[in-house]
Amino acid sequence: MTKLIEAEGLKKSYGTIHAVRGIDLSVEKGTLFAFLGPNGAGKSTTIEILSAQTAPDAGTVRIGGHILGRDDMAIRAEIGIVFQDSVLDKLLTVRENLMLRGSFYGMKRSALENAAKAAAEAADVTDFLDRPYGKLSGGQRRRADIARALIHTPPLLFLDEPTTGLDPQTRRRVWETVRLLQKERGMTVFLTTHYMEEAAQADYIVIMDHGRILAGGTPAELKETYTRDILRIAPQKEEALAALLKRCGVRFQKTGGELVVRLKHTTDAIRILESCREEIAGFEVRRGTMDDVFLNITGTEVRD
Ligand SMILES: Nc1ncnc2c1ncn2[C@@H]1O[C@H](COP(=O)(O)OP(=O)(O)OP(=O)(O)O)[C@@H](O)[C@H]1O
Repeated sequence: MTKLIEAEGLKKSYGTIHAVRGIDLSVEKGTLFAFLGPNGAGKSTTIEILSAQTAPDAGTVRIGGHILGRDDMAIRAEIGIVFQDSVLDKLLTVRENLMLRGSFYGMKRSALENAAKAAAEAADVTDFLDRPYGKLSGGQRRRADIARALIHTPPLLFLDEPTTGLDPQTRRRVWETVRLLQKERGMTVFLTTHYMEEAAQADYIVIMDHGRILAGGTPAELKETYTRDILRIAPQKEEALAALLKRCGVRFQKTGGELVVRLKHTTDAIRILESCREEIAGFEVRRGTMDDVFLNITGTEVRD
């Protein structure tokens, strides 16, 4: 696979605040890349650097063969950005906002109209193209924000918390739009999110905190490394089951009337359950989740 983003040794400080403390990362072309971390971890600062909005104090970035600091105009032409806070004009319609944005790229009238139509279709905003942005719902606004970022058909899209603050149904709709862009249009999507069920669908995840990268991998790799599956057994008689497990050398904890075993491998559950079959009233095996991964790596719960 080809790497679209390659960054090495990035650093950025604001006075005494070391927002980014020397990070390396690379993003494969056409993938969905999730960038996670608690509030203040340095994610937005990294995106600002990668998208040529803020100059790093140190480090190098290559985006599609262009070098940051030398080819910034070319880099900006290759990327679309959706910021945490919208930058669209509330009084203008979605179409007018798109046309205005397109004019910054030097498009002529007919090219502008075609680009606005294509961006509107890609971001699923055609139904309300001629309504003022200020009159749209939260989810419609987010999709209009995405349409704006797509006006110059960039191959790379940065999304800084695209679904934060939206209700679950609207969140799903925005998320479907993002997935469609990546899967069917082959865009590379670089996103930050606080929703672990979204991150779990990414091709690759990087977790950062305090300006440093703490872990990276596919969702499956991260779960394998940073979580344990859990076997919860409801006993017939607690003491008898506890004695049996001890005799078999299985370590467990007692919680809420159940015996809980942390598994090294999911399939270890079979052997354990077989060995104490007659003492079991019920059981459940819970796979490690992305929430567990995040908690184990950063030591904090995911926060909105
Ligand atoms: N322009 C700035 N001036 C001063 N400090 C800044 C500036 N931008 C970011 N910071 C600080 O740098 C650190 C990293 O912030 P950043 O916004 O990159 O984190 P983040 O991971 O995106 O957080 P969030 O999830 O809350 O958006 C924070 O301590 C923040 O206060």
